[in-house]
Amino acid sequence: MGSEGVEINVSQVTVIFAGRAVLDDVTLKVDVGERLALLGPSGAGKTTLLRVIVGAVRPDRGQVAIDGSSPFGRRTAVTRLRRAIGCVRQRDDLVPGLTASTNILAGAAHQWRLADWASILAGVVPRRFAGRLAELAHRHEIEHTLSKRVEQLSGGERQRVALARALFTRPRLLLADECTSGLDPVRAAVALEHLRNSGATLVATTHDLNVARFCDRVVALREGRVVYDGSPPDSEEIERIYGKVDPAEMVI
Ligand SMILES: Nc1ncnc2c1ncn2[C@@H]1O[C@H](COP(=O)(O)OP(=O)(O)OP(=O)(O)O)[C@@H](O)[C@H]1O
Repeated sequence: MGSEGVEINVSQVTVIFAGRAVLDDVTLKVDVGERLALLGPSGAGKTTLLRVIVGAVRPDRGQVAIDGSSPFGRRTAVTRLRRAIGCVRQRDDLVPGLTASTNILAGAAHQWRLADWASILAGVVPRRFAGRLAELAHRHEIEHTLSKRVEQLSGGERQRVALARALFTRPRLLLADECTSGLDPVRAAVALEHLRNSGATLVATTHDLNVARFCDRVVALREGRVVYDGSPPDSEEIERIYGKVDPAEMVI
C-alpha cells in the first residue's frame, strides 16, 4: 500500500562548516512522490543536504520547506513533519540489546501507548502492530531475525531491519543515506524496489550509478554544488561531470 508523498523545496541553501561551504547555493525542488537520487563522491555534501531537509542542520543561508512547512519552524509543526519522515542511514542506528522486532516497532514509537512500553521493550508485539510487522518481515526476508538481538545479525540483515523500521509507519518522505551499502546486489535491488514503490517521496544519496539509475531523477553534487539535474545520466554525461568511471565499478 502506498502513501502520498510530500513536496520539498530547497532554496539557495548554503551550509558552512569550519569556514568552508559544504553546500553552496543549492536550489532543488522535489515533486510529490518523485524518486530522486543525490549522486556524488564522498564529501560532496549529500548527507548534509539530507540533514538540512530533515531539520538537523540549519543552513547558514537559504530556506527549506516540506509541503510548505519549515523543518525549523514551530515545534508542533516540526513534530508532525518528522513523523511523516522515514530515514535509513548509512550506518544503521539500531538499538543494541533490543530485538529486531522491537527496533522495527521503534519506527512507530510515537504511537506506543504508555501500557505498551515495558512489553514492547521485552519483545512482545502489540496486536495492532503485528500485521504490519509480519508484512514487512516477509517482504524484506527478515522473519528469522525478529526475535534476535540486533547485534546477532549480519550487516545486510541489520540494513534490512533498518529499512523495515523506516517503512513501518508508511512515511510520506523517505530519506535514504547510502542505504544499500551493506547489501549484496540482488538484495540492494530488492530494497530499492521497495523504497521506490512505497508511494513516498524518496531522496536517496549514493555514489553508485546503479543505485542512481533506480530513481526517476538524479541531482549530482560536486564540492557542495549542483552540477547536474535531470534524468539518470549516461556514461558520457558522468565523464563530463566527474571524469572517467570504471564501468565494472560504476562507483563515483
Ligand atoms: N558536523 C560537521 N562539521 C564539520 N565538517 C563536516 C560536518 N559534517 C560534514 N562535514 C564535512 O562536510 C563535507 C560533506 O560531508 P557529507 O557527509 O555531507 O558528504 P557526503 O557527500 O555525504 O559524503 P559520503 O558519501 O562520504 O557520506 C565533508 O568534507 C565533511 O567532512
